[in-house]
Amino acid sequence: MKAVHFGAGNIGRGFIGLLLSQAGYEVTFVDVNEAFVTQLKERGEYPVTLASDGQETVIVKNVTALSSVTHADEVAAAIAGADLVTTAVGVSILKHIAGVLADGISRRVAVSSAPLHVIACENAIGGSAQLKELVYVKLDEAARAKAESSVAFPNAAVDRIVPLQQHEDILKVVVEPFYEWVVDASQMIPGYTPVEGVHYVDNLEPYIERKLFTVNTGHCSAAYLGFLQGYETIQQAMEDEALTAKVREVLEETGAVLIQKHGFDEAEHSKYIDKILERFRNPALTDEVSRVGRSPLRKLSPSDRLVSPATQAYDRGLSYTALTRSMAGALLFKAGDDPEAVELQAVIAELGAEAALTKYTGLAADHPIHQAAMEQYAKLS
Ligand SMILES: NC(=O)c1ccc[n+]([C@@H]2O[C@H](COP(=O)([O-])OP(=O)(O)OC[C@H]3O[C@@H](n4cnc5c(N)ncnc54)[C@H](O)[C@@H]3O)[C@@H](O)[C@H]2O)c1
Ligand SMILES: O=P(O)(O)OC[C@@H](O)[C@@H](O)[C@H](O)[C@H](O)CO
Repeated sequence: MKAVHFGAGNIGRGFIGLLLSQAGYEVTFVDVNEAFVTQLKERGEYPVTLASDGQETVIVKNVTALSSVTHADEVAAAIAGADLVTTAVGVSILKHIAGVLADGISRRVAVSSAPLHVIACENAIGGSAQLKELVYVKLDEAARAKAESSVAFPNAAVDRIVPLQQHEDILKVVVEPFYEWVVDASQMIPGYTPVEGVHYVDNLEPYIERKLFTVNTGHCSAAYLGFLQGYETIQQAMEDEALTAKVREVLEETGAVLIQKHGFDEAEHSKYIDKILERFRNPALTDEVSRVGRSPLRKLSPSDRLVSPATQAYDRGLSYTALTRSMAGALLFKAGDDPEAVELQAVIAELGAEAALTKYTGLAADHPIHQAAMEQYAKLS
């Protein structure tokens, strides 16, 4: 079985590539980073170390790589012959891989009706659906018609904390032991062969919302509040009890929405929150605030981890104050090496925080969530 995986970065090597290789796939990574591509191609393997007491290292075998910059034709050929395509490039990069993916799908459907699944493993609601849209506009009518029956884009939720890596071996990756990969089975082609280690569910929404609005909402809250306190890592921030209490408050707000909306058991969800906070604290990891807070514009967007649960809380008459504190934290995330943070600060300097918040969240200035976020902004500033 053959898989093509876009993005040989942290989660790509540390989770998706590892799991697919262990499930028996030959994995071809596709990346723009020539150093990753050269090394993966030359060595055909790389090490993954679990950040736990034993520090167990697994060697991921049966891998190779192609550059999407210099070998686009070979990438399309690999897609044409693959059983599975996965991505972990960042949701804003999906538009850059859509062209070569469309080329590969066109070549494939011209000669074969064998099923192909394309799964975006990004932190977003409907990541694969977004990718499908980007790809479909590049297919001609005939290819699109054939793709409708043999190519599926099931949405997914992926969870494993993989920090930035700095090792002598550039392929080495240290990951937390926990992982979860949930795929929407209702969007798979019937008769599909399950990938060992993937959890297939008929309704993804509760899973993706629980993950994004707990792990990622809590994570960015720790990052933004931690940044304001001068902490460099999530682990340092989570040692601060007052800060952790604020992160928990946020998760209680998102939890109330999730419990009401999806019927989660309250006690079970409370344990889930405890476990997430414990994962953030993992002393065997060093996870930088700059990574976890990265791309504040994406994180402030309407369907992402802050605004979506806040609007859902508002619609249900539930509390959203702690969430607005995290939004205000995002407005104050002045990370000079993050292009989105730089853009956000420039827009705030030009138009003011109130207008910037409206521009990126879509919330009108007189919306109660917007007003609450501005109050928090004034306090945090
Ligand atoms: N790191 C985590 O803990 C984690 C966990 C779950 C989900 N995610 C999600 O996975 C995605 C990737 O995150 P990451 O932390 O691995 O980031 P990363 O920066 O480590 O990896 C992204 C990789 O994509 C490559 N890339 C960029 N443009 C490309 C292109 N046009 N074609 C092919 N490759 C390209 C980059 O060179 C890089 O190697 C994001 O959507 C993130 O939200 C990350
Ligand atoms: O990748 P982002 O920028 O969407 O979010 C940063 C972290 O919260 C994220 O990468 C987590 O580590 C991951 O989602 C855990 O599963």
